[in-house]
Amino acid sequence: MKSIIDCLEEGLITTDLNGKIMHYNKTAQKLLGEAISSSNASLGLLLGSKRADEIINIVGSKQKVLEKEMRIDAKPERLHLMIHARPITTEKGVQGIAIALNQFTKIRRLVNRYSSNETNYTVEDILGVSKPIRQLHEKIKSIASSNSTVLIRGESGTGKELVARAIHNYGAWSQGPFVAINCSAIPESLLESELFGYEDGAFTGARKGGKMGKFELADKGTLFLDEIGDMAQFLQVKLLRVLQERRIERIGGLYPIPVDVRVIAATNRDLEKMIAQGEFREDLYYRINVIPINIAPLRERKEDIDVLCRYFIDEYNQQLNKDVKYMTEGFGKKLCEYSWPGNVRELQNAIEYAMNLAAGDFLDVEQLPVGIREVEDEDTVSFNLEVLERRAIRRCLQQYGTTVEGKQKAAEELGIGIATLYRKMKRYGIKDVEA
Ligand SMILES: Nc1ncnc2c1ncn2[C@@H]1O[C@H](COP(=O)(O)OP(=O)(O)OP(=O)(O)O)[C@@H](O)[C@H]1O
Repeated sequence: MKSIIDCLEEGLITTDLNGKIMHYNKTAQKLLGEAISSSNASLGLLLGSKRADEIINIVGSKQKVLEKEMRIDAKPERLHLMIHARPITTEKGVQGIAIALNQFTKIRRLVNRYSSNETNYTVEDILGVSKPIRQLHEKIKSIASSNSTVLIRGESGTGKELVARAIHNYGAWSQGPFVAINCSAIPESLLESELFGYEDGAFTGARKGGKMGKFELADKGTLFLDEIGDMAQFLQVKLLRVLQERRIERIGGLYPIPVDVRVIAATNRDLEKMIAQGEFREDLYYRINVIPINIAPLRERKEDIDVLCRYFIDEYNQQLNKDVKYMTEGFGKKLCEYSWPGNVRELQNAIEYAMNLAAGDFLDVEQLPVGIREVEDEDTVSFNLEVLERRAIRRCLQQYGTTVEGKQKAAEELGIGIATLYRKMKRYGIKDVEA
Protein backbone atom coordinates (compact mmCIF):
# COMPACT_ATOMS: atom_id res chain seq x y z
CA MET A 1 0.00 0.00 0.00
CA LYS A 2 2.83 2.37 0.84
CA SER A 3 4.46 1.86 -2.56
CA ILE A 4 1.16 2.57 -4.26
CA ILE A 5 0.62 5.78 -2.30
CA ASP A 6 4.17 6.85 -3.07
CA CYS A 7 3.45 6.57 -6.77
CA LEU A 8 0.71 9.19 -6.66
CA GLU A 9 1.33 12.60 -8.20
CA GLU A 10 -0.80 14.06 -5.45
CA GLY A 11 0.82 14.83 -2.09
CA LEU A 12 -0.85 13.02 0.82
CA ILE A 13 -0.52 13.68 4.55
CA THR A 14 -2.37 12.29 7.51
CA THR A 15 -2.30 13.94 10.91
CA ASP A 16 -3.75 13.24 14.34
CA LEU A 17 -6.48 15.46 15.72
CA ASN A 18 -3.92 18.05 16.85
CA GLY A 19 -2.30 18.36 13.48
CA LYS A 20 0.78 16.24 14.26
CA ILE A 21 2.03 14.56 11.09
CA MET A 22 1.46 10.79 11.16
CA HIS A 23 2.09 9.67 7.58
CA TYR A 24 3.03 11.26 4.28
CA ASN A 25 3.85 10.07 0.80
CA LYS A 26 6.88 10.88 -1.34
CA THR A 27 5.15 13.68 -3.27
CA ALA A 28 4.23 15.47 -0.03
CA GLN A 29 7.86 15.22 1.08
CA LYS A 30 9.06 16.55 -2.26
CA LEU A 31 6.69 19.50 -2.00
CA LEU A 32 7.17 20.45 1.62
CA GLY A 33 10.82 19.46 2.05
CA GLU A 34 12.66 17.63 4.77
CA ALA A 35 10.80 19.42 7.58
CA ILE A 36 7.99 16.92 7.13
CA SER A 37 10.14 14.02 8.32
CA SER A 38 11.23 15.51 11.63
CA SER A 39 9.74 13.85 14.69
CA ASN A 40 7.85 16.96 15.83
CA ALA A 41 6.51 17.83 12.36
CA SER A 42 3.04 19.35 12.46
CA LEU A 43 0.66 21.19 10.15
CA GLY A 44 1.42 24.35 12.11
CA LEU A 45 5.12 24.12 11.36
CA LEU A 46 4.60 23.25 7.72
CA LEU A 47 1.74 25.54 6.75
CA GLY A 48 1.62 28.20 9.46
CA SER A 49 -0.59 28.15 12.53
CA LYS A 50 -3.57 29.99 11.05
CA ARG A 51 -3.93 27.57 8.15
CA ALA A 52 -3.26 24.58 10.41
CA ASP A 53 -6.09 25.67 12.72
CA GLU A 54 -8.43 26.06 9.80
CA ILE A 55 -7.71 22.49 8.74
CA ILE A 56 -7.87 21.04 12.26
CA ASN A 57 -11.18 22.81 12.85
CA ILE A 58 -12.79 20.77 10.15
CA VAL A 59 -13.08 18.00 12.73
CA GLY A 60 -16.17 18.78 14.73
CA SER A 61 -17.54 21.14 12.11
CA LYS A 62 -20.32 20.01 9.81
CA GLN A 63 -18.07 20.39 6.81
CA LYS A 64 -17.07 17.14 5.15
CA VAL A 65 -14.20 18.53 3.17
CA LEU A 66 -12.19 21.71 3.27
CA GLU A 67 -11.02 22.90 -0.12
CA LYS A 68 -8.54 25.74 -0.04
CA GLU A 69 -6.00 27.49 -2.23
CA MET A 70 -2.72 28.18 -0.42
CA ARG A 71 0.58 29.85 -1.17
CA ILE A 72 3.42 28.60 0.97
CA ASP A 73 7.00 29.75 1.18
CA ALA A 74 8.28 26.20 1.41
CA LYS A 75 11.80 25.11 0.68
CA PRO A 76 13.02 24.48 -1.99
CA GLU A 77 10.38 26.56 -3.80
CA ARG A 78 7.42 28.82 -3.22
CA LEU A 79 4.32 26.71 -3.60
CA HIS A 80 0.88 27.41 -4.95
CA LEU A 81 -1.32 24.55 -3.78
CA MET A 82 -4.90 23.37 -3.80
CA ILE A 83 -5.57 21.56 -0.54
CA HIS A 84 -8.37 19.11 0.23
CA ALA A 85 -8.68 18.10 3.90
CA ARG A 86 -11.11 15.48 5.22
CA PRO A 87 -11.60 13.93 8.65
CA ILE A 88 -10.61 10.24 8.79
CA THR A 89 -13.56 8.44 10.32
CA THR A 90 -13.68 4.80 11.46
CA GLU A 91 -16.21 2.93 13.59
CA LYS A 92 -14.38 4.39 16.60
CA GLY A 93 -15.12 7.93 15.47
CA VAL A 94 -12.84 10.56 13.96
CA GLN A 95 -9.22 9.40 14.12
CA GLY A 96 -7.38 12.12 12.31
CA ILE A 97 -7.25 14.21 9.15
CA ALA A 98 -6.27 13.31 5.61
CA ILE A 99 -4.89 16.09 3.48
CA ALA A 100 -4.31 16.01 -0.25
CA LEU A 101 -1.99 18.55 -1.89
CA ASN A 102 -2.08 19.44 -5.58
CA GLN A 103 0.15 21.92 -7.32
CA PHE A 104 -1.61 24.56 -9.35
CA THR A 105 0.83 24.32 -12.21
CA LYS A 106 -0.35 20.73 -12.75
CA ILE A 107 -4.02 21.64 -12.39
CA ARG A 108 -3.60 24.45 -14.91
CA ARG A 109 -1.89 22.18 -17.38
CA LEU A 110 -4.74 19.70 -17.17
CA VAL A 111 -7.42 22.38 -17.52
CA ASN A 112 -5.57 23.75 -20.49
CA ARG A 113 -5.19 20.40 -22.16
CA TYR A 114 -8.80 19.33 -21.77
CA SER A 115 -10.67 22.60 -22.03
CA SER A 116 -9.08 23.87 -25.18
CA ASN A 117 -10.70 22.50 -28.30
CA GLU A 118 -8.38 24.47 -30.52
CA THR A 119 -5.98 22.61 -32.68
CA ASN A 120 -2.35 23.42 -32.12
CA TYR A 121 -1.86 25.85 -34.96
CA THR A 122 1.68 26.01 -36.26
CA VAL A 123 3.51 28.25 -38.69
CA GLU A 124 2.54 25.84 -41.49
CA ASP A 125 -1.12 26.54 -40.83
CA ILE A 126 -0.62 30.14 -41.90
CA LEU A 127 -1.21 29.57 -45.59
CA GLY A 128 0.14 31.73 -48.37
CA VAL A 129 2.89 31.97 -50.92
CA SER A 130 3.24 35.74 -51.07
CA LYS A 131 6.33 37.56 -49.88
CA PRO A 132 4.58 39.08 -46.83
CA ILE A 133 3.44 35.62 -45.69
CA ARG A 134 6.85 34.06 -46.25
CA GLN A 135 8.42 36.89 -44.26
CA LEU A 136 5.79 36.38 -41.56
CA HIS A 137 6.76 32.70 -41.24
CA GLU A 138 10.40 33.63 -40.79
CA LYS A 139 9.63 36.31 -38.28
CA ILE A 140 7.48 34.00 -36.15
CA LYS A 141 10.24 31.41 -36.05
CA SER A 142 12.87 33.91 -35.06
CA ILE A 143 10.91 35.59 -32.25
CA ALA A 144 9.04 32.58 -30.85
CA SER A 145 11.44 31.76 -28.05
CA SER A 146 11.94 35.18 -26.54
CA ASN A 147 9.64 36.51 -23.84
CA SER A 148 9.40 40.02 -25.28
CA THR A 149 5.93 41.37 -25.85
CA VAL A 150 4.57 41.14 -29.38
CA LEU A 151 2.08 43.51 -30.96
CA ILE A 152 0.24 42.09 -33.96
CA ARG A 153 -1.42 44.62 -36.23
CA GLY A 154 -3.72 43.83 -39.08
CA GLU A 155 -7.25 44.35 -40.35
CA SER A 156 -10.07 42.18 -39.14
CA GLY A 157 -9.83 38.62 -40.45
CA THR A 158 -6.16 38.75 -41.43
CA GLY A 159 -5.29 35.96 -38.99
CA LYS A 160 -3.98 37.80 -35.93
CA GLU A 161 -5.10 35.11 -33.53
CA LEU A 162 -3.76 32.41 -35.81
CA VAL A 163 -0.36 34.13 -35.77
CA ALA A 164 -0.45 34.46 -31.97
CA ARG A 165 -1.12 30.73 -31.64
CA ALA A 166 1.63 29.89 -34.10
CA ILE A 167 4.12 31.97 -32.09
CA HIS A 168 3.07 30.18 -28.92
CA ASN A 169 3.31 26.74 -30.44
CA TYR A 170 6.65 27.27 -32.12
CA GLY A 171 8.48 28.57 -29.12
CA ALA A 172 9.70 27.70 -25.69
CA TRP A 173 6.26 28.55 -24.32
CA SER A 174 4.42 25.81 -26.16
CA GLN A 175 4.43 23.46 -23.17
CA GLY A 176 2.47 26.03 -21.17
CA PRO A 177 -1.09 27.25 -21.66
CA PHE A 178 -2.32 29.59 -24.38
CA VAL A 179 -4.93 31.85 -22.82
CA ALA A 180 -6.85 34.31 -25.00
CA ILE A 181 -9.00 37.19 -23.92
CA ASN A 182 -10.84 39.69 -26.10
CA CYS A 183 -10.62 43.10 -24.46
CA SER A 184 -13.51 44.54 -26.47
CA ALA A 185 -15.96 41.73 -25.81
CA ILE A 186 -16.04 42.09 -22.01
CA PRO A 187 -17.38 45.08 -20.03
CA GLU A 188 -14.48 46.96 -18.45
CA SER A 189 -15.43 46.27 -14.83
CA LEU A 190 -15.47 42.55 -15.59
CA LEU A 191 -12.34 42.69 -17.70
CA GLU A 192 -10.32 43.75 -14.68
CA SER A 193 -11.32 40.70 -12.66
CA GLU A 194 -10.99 38.46 -15.71
CA LEU A 195 -7.40 39.61 -16.17
CA PHE A 196 -6.20 39.82 -12.60
CA GLY A 197 -8.63 37.63 -10.62
CA TYR A 198 -10.00 38.41 -7.20
CA GLU A 199 -9.88 37.23 -3.62
CA ASP A 200 -12.72 35.86 -1.56
CA GLY A 201 -15.17 38.65 -0.72
CA ALA A 202 -13.43 41.26 -2.92
CA PHE A 203 -16.77 42.67 -4.06
CA THR A 204 -20.47 41.89 -3.90
CA GLY A 205 -21.17 38.91 -6.07
CA ALA A 206 -17.57 37.70 -5.98
CA ARG A 207 -17.34 33.93 -6.03
CA LYS A 208 -16.54 32.23 -2.76
CA GLY A 209 -12.91 31.23 -2.60
CA GLY A 210 -11.92 33.92 -5.12
CA LYS A 211 -11.00 33.43 -8.74
CA MET A 212 -7.83 33.20 -10.72
CA GLY A 213 -7.35 35.76 -13.46
CA LYS A 214 -6.13 35.08 -16.99
CA PHE A 215 -2.62 36.24 -16.11
CA GLU A 216 -2.30 33.53 -13.47
CA LEU A 217 -3.96 30.97 -15.75
CA ALA A 218 -1.41 31.76 -18.43
CA ASP A 219 1.55 31.35 -16.08
CA LYS A 220 4.49 29.72 -17.92
CA GLY A 221 2.59 30.19 -21.16
CA THR A 222 1.16 32.85 -23.46
CA LEU A 223 -1.53 35.43 -22.78
CA PHE A 224 -3.17 36.74 -25.95
CA LEU A 225 -4.77 40.15 -25.44
CA ASP A 226 -6.98 40.62 -28.48
CA GLU A 227 -8.33 44.08 -29.41
CA ILE A 228 -6.02 45.78 -26.94
CA GLY A 229 -6.94 49.17 -28.44
CA ASP A 230 -10.35 48.82 -26.81
CA MET A 231 -9.01 48.50 -23.28
CA ALA A 232 -10.18 51.18 -20.82
CA GLN A 233 -7.53 53.68 -19.67
CA PHE A 234 -7.47 52.60 -16.03
CA LEU A 235 -6.78 49.04 -17.14
CA GLN A 236 -4.06 50.24 -19.49
CA VAL A 237 -2.30 51.68 -16.45
CA LYS A 238 -2.65 48.42 -14.53
CA LEU A 239 -1.49 46.37 -17.50
CA LEU A 240 1.59 48.53 -17.93
CA ARG A 241 2.52 47.98 -14.30
CA VAL A 242 2.10 44.21 -14.61
CA LEU A 243 4.25 44.11 -17.73
CA GLN A 244 6.98 46.08 -16.00
CA GLU A 245 6.94 44.28 -12.70
CA ARG A 246 5.89 40.83 -13.91
CA ARG A 247 3.62 40.53 -10.90
CA ILE A 248 -0.12 40.85 -10.54
CA GLU A 249 -2.35 41.68 -7.63
CA ARG A 250 -5.76 40.11 -7.44
CA ILE A 251 -8.64 42.50 -6.71
CA GLY A 252 -8.90 42.61 -2.93
CA GLY A 253 -5.60 40.75 -2.69
CA LEU A 254 -3.00 41.63 -0.10
CA TYR A 255 0.16 40.50 -1.81
CA PRO A 256 1.57 40.48 -5.34
CA ILE A 257 1.76 37.19 -7.23
CA PRO A 258 4.67 36.66 -9.63
CA VAL A 259 3.66 35.69 -13.15
CA ASP A 260 5.89 34.34 -15.86
CA VAL A 261 3.87 35.01 -18.98
CA ARG A 262 4.58 35.95 -22.55
CA VAL A 263 2.13 38.59 -23.67
CA ILE A 264 0.99 38.87 -27.28
CA ALA A 265 -1.35 41.77 -28.00
CA ALA A 266 -3.32 42.43 -31.16
CA THR A 267 -5.38 45.22 -32.60
CA ASN A 268 -6.85 46.47 -35.84
CA ARG A 269 -7.10 50.01 -34.53
CA ASP A 270 -4.83 52.92 -35.31
CA LEU A 271 -2.97 53.09 -31.98
CA GLU A 272 -0.77 56.01 -33.06
CA LYS A 273 -3.86 58.07 -33.80
CA MET A 274 -5.43 56.96 -30.53
CA ILE A 275 -2.31 58.13 -28.69
CA ALA A 276 -2.51 61.52 -30.40
CA GLN A 277 -6.14 61.77 -29.31
CA GLY A 278 -5.31 60.75 -25.75
CA GLU A 279 -7.21 57.45 -25.97
CA PHE A 280 -4.28 55.08 -25.68
CA ARG A 281 -1.36 55.45 -23.33
CA GLU A 282 1.94 56.09 -25.05
CA ASP A 283 3.97 54.36 -22.32
CA LEU A 284 1.91 51.18 -22.70
CA TYR A 285 2.26 51.38 -26.46
CA TYR A 286 6.08 51.33 -26.22
CA ARG A 287 5.91 48.53 -23.67
CA ILE A 288 3.80 46.24 -25.88
CA ASN A 289 5.25 47.21 -29.22
CA VAL A 290 8.63 45.59 -28.51
CA ILE A 291 8.22 43.17 -31.40
CA PRO A 292 5.79 44.59 -33.98
CA ILE A 293 4.20 42.27 -36.51
CA ASN A 294 2.08 43.62 -39.33
CA ILE A 295 -0.13 41.30 -41.31
CA ALA A 296 -0.83 42.63 -44.78
CA PRO A 297 -4.47 42.74 -45.90
CA LEU A 298 -5.47 40.07 -48.41
CA ARG A 299 -5.94 42.64 -51.23
CA GLU A 300 -2.21 43.38 -51.03
CA ARG A 301 -1.25 39.72 -51.45
CA LYS A 302 -3.73 38.37 -53.94
CA GLU A 303 -1.38 35.56 -54.92
CA ASP A 304 -2.41 33.88 -51.64
CA ILE A 305 -6.06 33.63 -52.67
CA ASP A 306 -5.62 30.48 -54.73
CA VAL A 307 -3.85 28.47 -51.98
CA LEU A 308 -6.37 29.60 -49.41
CA CYS A 309 -9.30 28.68 -51.66
CA ARG A 310 -7.97 25.21 -52.32
CA TYR A 311 -7.52 24.66 -48.63
CA PHE A 312 -11.04 25.85 -47.80
CA ILE A 313 -12.53 23.78 -50.63
CA ASP A 314 -10.89 20.65 -49.18
CA GLU A 315 -12.20 21.52 -45.78
CA TYR A 316 -15.79 22.04 -46.94
CA ASN A 317 -15.66 18.99 -49.21
CA GLN A 318 -15.24 17.00 -46.02
CA GLN A 319 -17.68 18.96 -43.91
CA LEU A 320 -20.44 19.07 -46.52
CA ASN A 321 -19.67 15.71 -48.03
CA LYS A 322 -19.09 17.16 -51.50
CA ASP A 323 -16.56 16.50 -54.19
CA VAL A 324 -15.64 19.87 -55.66
CA LYS A 325 -12.42 19.57 -57.64
CA TYR A 326 -11.80 22.93 -59.27
CA MET A 327 -12.79 26.59 -59.68
CA THR A 328 -13.69 28.01 -63.07
CA GLU A 329 -11.53 30.73 -64.54
CA GLY A 330 -14.30 33.28 -64.09
CA PHE A 331 -14.65 32.33 -60.44
CA GLY A 332 -10.93 32.85 -59.80
CA LYS A 333 -11.02 36.17 -61.69
CA LYS A 334 -13.87 37.52 -59.55
CA LEU A 335 -12.00 36.57 -56.40
CA CYS A 336 -8.98 38.48 -57.62
CA GLU A 337 -10.96 41.56 -58.56
CA TYR A 338 -12.65 41.82 -55.22
CA SER A 339 -10.84 43.74 -52.48
CA TRP A 340 -11.72 41.58 -49.42
CA PRO A 341 -12.36 44.12 -46.67
CA GLY A 342 -13.04 41.16 -44.33
CA ASN A 343 -9.82 39.48 -45.48
CA VAL A 344 -9.26 35.73 -45.07
CA ARG A 345 -12.32 35.29 -42.89
CA GLU A 346 -14.48 36.81 -45.63
CA LEU A 347 -12.82 34.62 -48.24
CA GLN A 348 -13.48 31.55 -46.13
CA ASN A 349 -17.14 32.54 -45.75
CA ALA A 350 -17.46 33.14 -49.49
CA ILE A 351 -16.08 29.68 -50.21
CA GLU A 352 -18.38 28.12 -47.64
CA TYR A 353 -21.31 29.85 -49.34
CA ALA A 354 -20.23 28.72 -52.79
CA MET A 355 -19.61 25.17 -51.59
CA ASN A 356 -23.13 25.00 -50.21
CA LEU A 357 -24.54 25.98 -53.59
CA ALA A 358 -22.19 23.81 -55.66
CA ALA A 359 -24.05 21.14 -57.59
CA GLY A 360 -21.24 19.66 -59.67
CA ASP A 361 -17.55 19.15 -59.11
CA PHE A 362 -16.58 22.81 -59.69
CA LEU A 363 -17.26 26.29 -58.35
CA ASP A 364 -18.52 28.96 -60.73
CA VAL A 365 -19.31 32.68 -60.57
CA GLU A 366 -23.05 32.11 -59.93
CA GLN A 367 -22.21 30.51 -56.63
CA LEU A 368 -20.48 33.56 -55.26
CA PRO A 369 -22.24 35.92 -52.83
CA VAL A 370 -23.79 38.88 -54.72
CA GLY A 371 -21.38 41.49 -53.31
CA ILE A 372 -18.40 39.64 -54.72
CA ARG A 373 -20.01 38.50 -57.94
CA GLU A 374 -21.11 42.00 -58.88
CA VAL A 375 -17.76 43.73 -58.55
CA GLU A 376 -17.65 46.03 -61.57
CA ASP A 377 -15.44 44.92 -64.31
CA GLU A 378 -12.61 47.43 -64.14
CA ASP A 379 -11.93 46.94 -67.84
CA THR A 380 -15.29 48.40 -68.83
CA VAL A 381 -14.49 52.01 -69.52
CA SER A 382 -17.21 54.47 -68.64
CA PHE A 383 -17.32 58.23 -68.73
CA ASN A 384 -20.71 58.40 -67.13
CA LEU A 385 -20.28 60.53 -64.02
CA GLU A 386 -22.75 58.55 -61.98
CA VAL A 387 -21.09 55.25 -62.81
CA LEU A 388 -17.72 56.74 -61.94
CA GLU A 389 -19.02 58.17 -58.69
CA ARG A 390 -20.63 54.88 -57.65
CA ARG A 391 -17.41 53.04 -58.50
CA ALA A 392 -15.30 55.50 -56.52
CA ILE A 393 -17.51 55.20 -53.45
CA ARG A 394 -17.56 51.41 -53.59
CA ARG A 395 -13.83 51.16 -54.10
CA CYS A 396 -13.21 53.53 -51.25
CA LEU A 397 -15.48 51.61 -48.90
CA GLN A 398 -13.83 48.37 -49.90
CA GLN A 399 -10.52 49.94 -49.00
CA TYR A 400 -11.52 51.31 -45.60
CA GLY A 401 -14.32 48.98 -44.61
CA THR A 402 -17.89 49.81 -43.71
CA THR A 403 -17.49 50.36 -40.00
CA VAL A 404 -18.36 53.85 -38.79
CA GLU A 405 -14.64 54.57 -38.66
CA GLY A 406 -14.16 53.16 -42.17
CA LYS A 407 -16.95 55.30 -43.58
CA GLN A 408 -15.46 58.38 -41.96
CA LYS A 409 -12.12 57.67 -43.58
CA ALA A 410 -13.79 56.95 -46.91
CA ALA A 411 -15.71 60.23 -46.75
CA GLU A 412 -12.48 62.09 -46.00
CA GLU A 413 -10.73 60.38 -48.91
CA LEU A 414 -13.64 61.15 -51.26
CA GLY A 415 -13.64 64.76 -50.15
CA ILE A 416 -17.28 64.71 -49.06
CA GLY A 417 -19.03 64.91 -45.70
CA ILE A 418 -20.17 61.77 -43.91
CA ALA A 419 -23.86 62.70 -44.36
CA THR A 420 -23.32 63.05 -48.11
CA LEU A 421 -21.63 59.67 -48.18
CA TYR A 422 -24.64 58.04 -46.50
CA ARG A 423 -26.99 59.80 -48.92
CA LYS A 424 -25.00 58.67 -51.96
CA MET A 425 -24.71 55.13 -50.66
CA LYS A 426 -28.48 55.05 -50.37
CA ARG A 427 -28.97 56.56 -53.79
CA TYR A 428 -26.67 54.06 -55.50
CA GLY A 429 -27.99 51.17 -53.43
CA ILE A 430 -24.59 50.43 -51.88
CA LYS A 431 -25.12 48.33 -48.80
CA ASP A 432 -22.60 47.87 -46.00
CA VAL A 433 -22.12 44.17 -46.62
CA GLU A 434 -21.47 44.41 -50.31
CA ALA A 435 -19.46 47.62 -50.32
N1 LIG B 1 -2.99 32.89 -43.72
C1 LIG B 1 -4.03 32.14 -43.30
N2 LIG B 1 -4.07 30.83 -43.56
C2 LIG B 1 -5.12 30.08 -43.17
N3 LIG B 1 -6.18 30.55 -42.49
C3 LIG B 1 -6.19 31.85 -42.20
C4 LIG B 1 -5.12 32.71 -42.58
N4 LIG B 1 -5.39 33.95 -42.13
C5 LIG B 1 -6.58 33.86 -41.50
N5 LIG B 1 -7.06 32.60 -41.53
C6 LIG B 1 -8.35 32.14 -41.00
O1 LIG B 1 -9.25 33.23 -41.05
C7 LIG B 1 -10.05 33.30 -39.88
C8 LIG B 1 -9.83 34.61 -39.17
O2 LIG B 1 -8.56 34.61 -38.51
P1 LIG B 1 -8.30 35.25 -37.09
O3 LIG B 1 -9.49 35.04 -36.20
O4 LIG B 1 -6.98 34.81 -36.62
O5 LIG B 1 -8.27 36.77 -37.55
P2 LIG B 1 -8.09 38.09 -36.68
O6 LIG B 1 -7.18 38.95 -37.43
O7 LIG B 1 -7.76 37.72 -35.27
O8 LIG B 1 -9.57 38.68 -36.78
P3 LIG B 1 -10.29 39.76 -35.81
O9 LIG B 1 -9.44 41.00 -35.80
O10 LIG B 1 -11.60 39.96 -36.52
O11 LIG B 1 -10.43 39.09 -34.50
C9 LIG B 1 -9.68 32.10 -39.05
O12 LIG B 1 -10.56 31.05 -39.34
C10 LIG B 1 -8.27 31.77 -39.52
O13 LIG B 1 -7.97 30.41 -39.33
